[in-house]
Order: sequence, then structure tokens, then C-alpha cells
Amino acid sequence: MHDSDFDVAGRTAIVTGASQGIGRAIAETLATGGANVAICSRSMDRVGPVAEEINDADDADGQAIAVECNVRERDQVQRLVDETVAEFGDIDVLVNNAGGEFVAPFEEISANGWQTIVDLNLNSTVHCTQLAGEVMREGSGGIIVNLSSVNGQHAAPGESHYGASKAAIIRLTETLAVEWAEHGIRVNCVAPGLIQTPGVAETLGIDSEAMPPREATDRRIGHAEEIADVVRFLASPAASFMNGETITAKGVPRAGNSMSQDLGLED
Ligand SMILES: CCCCC/C=C/C(=O)SCCNC(=O)CCNC(=O)[C@H](O)C(C)(C)COP(=O)(O)OP(=O)(O)OC[C@H]1O[C@@H](n2cnc3c(N)ncnc32)[C@H](O)[C@@H]1OP(=O)(O)O
Ligand SMILES: NC(=O)C1=CN([C@@H]2O[C@H](COP(=O)(O)OP(=O)(O)OC[C@H]3O[C@@H](n4cnc5c(N)ncnc54)[C@H](OP(=O)(O)O)[C@@H]3O)[C@@H](O)[C@H]2O)C=CC1
Repeated sequence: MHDSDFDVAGRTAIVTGASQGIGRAIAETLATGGANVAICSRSMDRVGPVAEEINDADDADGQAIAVECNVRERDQVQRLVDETVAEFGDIDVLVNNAGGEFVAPFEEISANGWQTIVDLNLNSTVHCTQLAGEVMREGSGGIIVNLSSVNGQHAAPGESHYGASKAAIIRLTETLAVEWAEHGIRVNCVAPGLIQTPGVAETLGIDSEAMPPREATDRRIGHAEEIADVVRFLASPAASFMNGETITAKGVPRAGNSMSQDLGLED
């Protein structure tokens, strides 16, 4: 009989943007599975308590450290990598989660607005992947999980900058899976549909109360934990034959797949 291995215990993972939302759920899920996590956000006041909560939790075997790091700034990412190695000795898993957007028509996005979103989503992923990847290539390999979006797979109005940056993350994932396979590094991607997080609530003004249960299969918004579970799978040996893939997690499959369908803005 085959004994499946979804175990992440003893691994060291960096999770960017983990003070709230999907990143926080990923950090908690990996730590509950026994992984040590180095989590970052732009504010120690926001990310520090998350690390404390993980370290205090009875059901989390892994340890957490918090690092203040703006992933748009390469020198700060280098510090995140250095502090992770100093604390835990290695980097086995990198989750490029930090990201965000504003919704605006293409013609109303200034050069700086475009640069801001590309820096936040794509260039941050490049910084983290190059710098953590250096540690992985010099060591025994690793696993990288990138956060894209259904908006990186399908067009949606107001999402030109965000969609372009998230589409580029999918192609970067595919390319690195090929280039770094020889170093024992697997690179995969998750493309969530609409997930209830503080960021989405801020961007779209969605009420954070009354979440439908995970068991509901009708059109609904997703839970951050439903993305965290996919990431945990990709970070585990169970995904050993997955490389360069993008897993879409968006609830009910529909013809067009855009987030505005999730919101009921189009059929
Ligand atoms: C159909 C719905 C799909 C929803 C999909 C959701 C995807 C997610 O990822 S949601 C979860 C992520 N969380 C967030 O997005 C948080 C909310 N957003 C923000 O906090 C910010 O917008 C930011 C982090 C994305 C950018 O903040 P910051 O770095 O502080 O940037 P600035 O405010 O300084 O602005 C830089 C630049 O961008 C222009 N700009 C900002 N907002 C808008 C806007 N709504 N419309 C047009 N342009 C905008 C701003 O004017 C600046 O440009 P310049 O004026 O030329 O300097
Ligand atoms: N929620 C959704 O519907 C979807 C989300 N996604 C993607 O999932 C990821 C997480 O989204 P979500 O949880 O909703 O986002 P939230 O806005 O709720 O959380 C974003 C997190 O990233 C951190 N962060 C933001 N900017 C930076 C930065 N420059 N450096 C370091 N940390 C930063 C924030 O912390 P702080 O403010 O403390 O710095 C926060 O912890 C993003 O990449 C997003 O694009 C994809 C598809 C759908």
C-alpha cells in the first residue's frame, strides 16, 4: 500500500505578506503542520503578533519569526533571507504571497500606478525568488510557491496592471521550473478566485461577516484557509511530481472564470 506524504514538519518556510489574509493562513497552516516559518510584512506591529500567536498556539508544532520587510525593496528582502537562515539554518520553502492592487480603467492608471502594482506583485516575486533561490541552489534545493490569480489567467475590467503582473508570475513559474529543476527546486503557482481577506474587503468593500462554510459548493467567496491548504500540498512531498504548474482554486467552475463573475457582476 502507498502511504501518501503530505508532511511539512521540520521544513523552513518563508511566507511573505503574512500579517493578514491568505499569507497569514498559509503561515498558520504550515506551522500547524510542523514547519518553521519566517513571516514578513511592512510593519512589525502587524506581523509580530502573528508570529507570537503561532509560537503560543498549542496546535502549531513549528516556530515562527517575524521580520519587517517591504518586498518591493531588494535590500530588505536580503535581510529577510539572512535572518531566516540565521534563525533556522536553511530555506526549504518560499511562498511569494505579498501582493495587491487597486481597480482602475487602463487609461486612468498613471505610470507610477502601473509601476507600483508591477513592483508589488511581480518584481517582489523576482527579488524573493532570486535571493532565497540562491540559498536553495547552494543547499539541497527547495520548493517555491507563487501566488497568481484568476485575473492572471483571464481578463477582467479594471485589472490590466494586476492581471499583467499576475500573468507574468505564471510564466516566470513555468520558466524557473525548467531552469532550476537541475538544482532540485520545484516551482509552482496557485491562482485563487475571490477570497475573503482584509485586502479584498478594503479594495471592494465586501462585508467580512457571514462567510459561507467551506462545504458550500454554490457560487461563493473563498476562505483564506482554502488557499493555504493548496499551498501546503505544493510544499509537501505529495507534490513531488508537480513542477511549473498553476493550480486554480476558485470554487464552482464557470465559463469565463473572472473575479467579476464571482462577485455576480457578470454572468
Ligand atoms: C474584480 C475584483 C478583483 C479583486 C482582486 C483582488 C486582488 C487582491 O490582490 S486583493 C488583496 C490585496 N490587497 C490590496 O490590494 C490592498 C488594497 N490596496 C492598497 O493598499 C494599495 O492600493 C496598494 C498597496 C496596491 C498601493 O499602495 P501604495 O504603494 O501606498 O501606493 P500609492 O497610494 O502611493 O499610489 C501609487 C500610485 O498608484 C496610484 N493609485 C493608487 N490607487 C489608485 C486608484 N484607485 N486608481 C488609480 N490610481 C491609483 C496613485 O495615484 C499613485 O500614482 P501617482 O498619483 O501617479 O503617483
Ligand atoms: N484575496 C483574493 O481574492 C485574492 C488574492 N490573491 C493574491 O493573494 C495574495 C494575498 O492576498 P490577500 O491575502 O487578499 O491580501 P491582503 O491585502 O489581505 O494581505 C496582504 C498582505 O501582504 C502584506 N504586504 C502588502 N504589501 C507588502 C509589501 N510591499 N511587503 C511586504 N508585505 C506586504 C500585507 O501586510 P502589511 O500591510 O502589514 O505590510 C498583508 O499581510 C496577493 O498576492 C493577492 O494578489 C489572488 C487572487 C485573489
